[in-house]
Amino acid sequence: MELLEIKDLNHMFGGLKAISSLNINVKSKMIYGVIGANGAGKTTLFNLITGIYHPTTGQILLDGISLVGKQSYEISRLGVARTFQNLRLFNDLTVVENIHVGQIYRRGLGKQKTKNLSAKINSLLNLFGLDARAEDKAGNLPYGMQRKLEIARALATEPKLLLLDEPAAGMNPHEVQGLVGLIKEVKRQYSDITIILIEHQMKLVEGLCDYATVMNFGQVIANGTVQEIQNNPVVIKAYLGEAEVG
Ligand SMILES: Nc1ncnc2c1ncn2[C@@H]1O[C@H](COP(=O)(O)OP(=O)(O)OP(=O)(O)O)[C@@H](O)[C@H]1O
Repeated sequence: MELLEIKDLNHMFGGLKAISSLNINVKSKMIYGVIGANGAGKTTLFNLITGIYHPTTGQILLDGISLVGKQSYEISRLGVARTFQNLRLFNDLTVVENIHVGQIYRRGLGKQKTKNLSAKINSLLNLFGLDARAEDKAGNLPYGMQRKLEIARALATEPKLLLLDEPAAGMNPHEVQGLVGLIKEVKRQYSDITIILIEHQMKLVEGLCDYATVMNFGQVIANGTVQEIQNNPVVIKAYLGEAEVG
């Protein structure tokens, strides 16, 4: 069953067509990759799904419900969470407080069963290896931990759909390997969740994604399994380059 259906989506920034006649279907419980060169329109796509921008034309359906025209907080409460390419943590709040903000964002203030929520915070701290830093300010964490905290905060909103915008950006190969294992563990523990990840690093896409879409200049140029994409001549020409495919 499709969780997310994007139909004939277009988005203009003035005279620039950032998203052009885009169609994507994401089945429930998949890990889905969106790849493409700088400026291909990947982050704009996430911004359209999450209501930061409203598309010029086209449809975005989550479980059959239209997201177009809705505000970001409404889309969050329908079950969409995201991380950002450039981290957007609350640096002066602690790790626990950052995760708690995610919970509040989903439920609203005053509707919380505190006991239940702190059990969930503890399980997220444990999953992301952040226990020992729980009371540290987010801004004082090493970069790799800050990236993990962003994912933990997004999960705290209890999403059906988690959008990860270049989760491995700025990480060294060892950290990327760790992140692959972590995302697999997230998927194991939250088996109903669907993940879309934007990524430049084929290693990460290879290690994680069931299916992927390649974008170029706002358009889809290929869909398929990672192997199909790596062997697709159009993709090789437009984006990957022979060195990366080999
Ligand atoms: N707010 C904006 N105003 C005007 N143009 C924008 C805006 N946001 C993005 N663009 C343009 O839209 C196009 C798509 O940008 P986008 O950031 O979505 O690409 P991307 O695939 O995410 O690239 P990157 O990998 O570099 O993040 C680019 O040409 C970019 O310059």
